[in-house]
Order: sequence, then C-alpha cells, then structure tokens
Amino acid sequence: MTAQIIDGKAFAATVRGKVAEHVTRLKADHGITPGLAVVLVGEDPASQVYVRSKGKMTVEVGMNSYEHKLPAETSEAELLALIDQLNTDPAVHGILVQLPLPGHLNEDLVINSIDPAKDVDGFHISNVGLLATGQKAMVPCTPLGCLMMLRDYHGSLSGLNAVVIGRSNIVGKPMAQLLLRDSCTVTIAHSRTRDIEEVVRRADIVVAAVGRPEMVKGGWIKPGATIIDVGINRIDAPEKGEGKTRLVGDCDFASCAEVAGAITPVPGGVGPMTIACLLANTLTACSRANGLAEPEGLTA
Ligand SMILES: NC(=O)C1=CN([C@@H]2O[C@H](COP(=O)(O)OP(=O)(O)OC[C@H]3O[C@@H](n4cnc5c(N)ncnc54)[C@H](OP(=O)(O)O)[C@@H]3O)[C@@H](O)[C@H]2O)C=CC1
Ligand SMILES: Nc1nc(=O)c2c([nH]1)NC[C@@H]1CN(c3ccc(C(=O)N[C@@H](CCC(=O)O)C(=O)O)cc3)C=[N+]21
Repeated sequence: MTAQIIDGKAFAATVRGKVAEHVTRLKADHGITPGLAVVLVGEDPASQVYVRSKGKMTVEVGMNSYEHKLPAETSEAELLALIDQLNTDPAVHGILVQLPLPGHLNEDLVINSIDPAKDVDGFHISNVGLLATGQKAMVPCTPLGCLMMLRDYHGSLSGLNAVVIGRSNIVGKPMAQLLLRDSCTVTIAHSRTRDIEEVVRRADIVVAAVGRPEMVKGGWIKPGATIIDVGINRIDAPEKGEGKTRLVGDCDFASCAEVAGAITPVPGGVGPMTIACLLANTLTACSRANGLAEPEGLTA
C-alpha cells in the first residue's frame, strides 16, 4: 500500500483564504482590522525565520502585524511590562510569545500573564483548563491544525484508536484533549512508554510529536492507519553538498508511507497548518472581543 499524502500546505492556503474573506468583511461591515502581536526574545535563527514568515502571512490575510524583537538579555520585568501594554492595546487581538524563551525567563509566568482572550497560542492555564473541561477556549495552533486535517480526511473520528507520541504542553497534551473531545480512544505515549512499537501498532491515528528525526518506522504502523507527523527536525544532508541540511519529521516517511493509509509530509504538512491556525485564532479572538459571530469551520 502507498499512502495518500495529506497536503498541509494546500490545506493551509485554503484556511488562510477563508480567514482573509472574514477579515475583508470585518473591515467593510465593522471597520475592524484584526491585529496579531508576536514577541521574540533573543536571536535564535530558526525562530527569526519563523517569526518573519508569520508576519508576512498575517499581512497577506489583511491583518495588522506587530513584531516586538527584544534582546536576549531582556529582564522578566521588561517582558511582563510589554505584555501588559499589549493586553490593554485595543488594536491587538492576539499575542504570541515565541518559545522557547532564554533560560533566565520563567515561561509559565510569562505565558500566564497574557490576557487569556488574546492568548492565540492557547497556552494560558485558563485556556488549558477550558479545553480540558470542554468549554470554549483558545485552542493551541498545532493540535488544531492536526485536528482539521484529520476531520477533513476521516469525517468522523468517533471510536478510532488514536496514539499521540509526546506529552508536551504545546503539542502532545492538547492534541490528546482534542482527539478525546472527538470521541477517539486516546493513548499518550512518551519516553517511558514500554514497548512503544506495540502501542503504536494498535493506532488508527498516529500523531508523532517527539522531536526525534525519523524515529517512527513503517513496521510500527497498522496497515491503513493515518499518520500526522508534527516533528520538525533539521538534519545534515551531505548528499545536497557540504554543510547542507534538510527538514525531516519524527516519522521515517519512506517506510511509513508504504504501510499507512494517509500521511502528512515534512515540510508541507503540519507546519503550514500551524501558521494558518494562528491566523484563524487571531480572527476568532477579534470576533469574540467585538461580540461578533465566530468564523465557522475555523475553530475546534
Ligand atoms: N509543525 C509545527 O508547527 C510544530 C512542530 N513542533 C515539532 O514537534 C516536535 C515535538 O515538539 P514538542 O512537543 O515541543 O517537544 P518536547 O521536547 O517538548 O516533547 C517531546 C515529547 O516526546 C517524548 N519523547 C522523547 N523521546 C522519546 C522517545 N524516544 N520515545 C517516545 N517519546 C519520546 C518526550 O517524552 P518525555 O515527556 O517522557 O520526556 C516528550 O513528551 C519537535 O520536532 C518540534 O520541532 C513543535 C511545535 C510546532
Ligand atoms: N509560542 C509559540 N508558538 C508556536 O506555535 C511555536 C513556538 N512558540 N515555537 C516554535 C514552534 C515551531 N513552530 C512551527 C510552525 C510552523 C513551521 C513551518 O511552517 N514549517 C514549514 C517549513 C519551514 C522551513 O522550511 O523551515 C513546514 O513544515 O513546511 C515550523 C514550526 C511553531 N512553534
């Protein structure tokens, strides 16, 4: 069997198109332009690339983009003061603080200082609690993008066995919550899981969010299963020339695609959907802030 490729890049373009339509209408009917503030502390090159592409896509869908680049040695008080200012700025509907933060800054403290209504990452403890109890929340972008692709491919997810590999607060745990909400039977695997291959082999849906290049092999996969590969790993690619690198996921694409029914590629899978969902969340936050109807099909 050769898996169908789930084209996250194309799906993300469709989502951004829908967001752009809503933004046009918000402007025309209500004179409102959604605004997204992205805060980057330090000079991590990968983060800089990512923040730049977010800013570009924010502007492309017609939103205002506010980028705040702070030096690596920014103090906690300075960062909290900026967040406070963004919390009260009516032109800012979404706030994203790029993670990881430099070691001297307390990530939990910083994230929990964001107004939960503007927390477009869905990382604030209020949003985590709302999601876990089935209430209206801001849903983390990466898991939301994965859910959209799974719903689109399967229709109903009810009763399917889902295995999420990874238990981070930003991907694994919220992904498991969303799958549970869609009535999957959910297993969360992690670095202490015994016989992980056997656990994964029971899954109709595998979501890999580990950060280990090409860890999941085709032999772990139940024939016909759906694989969502969240991993973004940069590895050496001497075949492309000296010093060159390439991106791979947490799944060994070649062997997995032989067995799976469907699989997301890396790049071009989950990554573009994450950014599209960030814009969708900003639109949702803006709609809620103005007491307007929420965009349909763009929330969980
Ligand atoms: N496409 C996108 O938009 C995004 C992609 N990513 C990518 O997704 C991946 C995961 O990110 P993130 O969740 O932040 O990573 P973390 O490092 O926070 O979490 C990794 C998880 O994988 C588990 N793990 C590590 N090694 C193994 C192993 N050998 N077997 C089973 N489980 C293991 C860890 O278990 P334990 O808890 O026991 O240590 C942990 O729960 C990364 O590649 C990251 O770059 C992340 C965010 C967005
Ligand atoms: N507060 C916060 N929120 C995040 O959502 C967040 C974060 N911090 N820190 C870092 C991770 C990582 N992440 C990615 C999003 C998109 C791509 C993406 O678009 N990737 C392209 C490839 C890009 C390339 O070529 O480098 C793709 O997969 O096709 C990658 C990674 C969001 N994260």
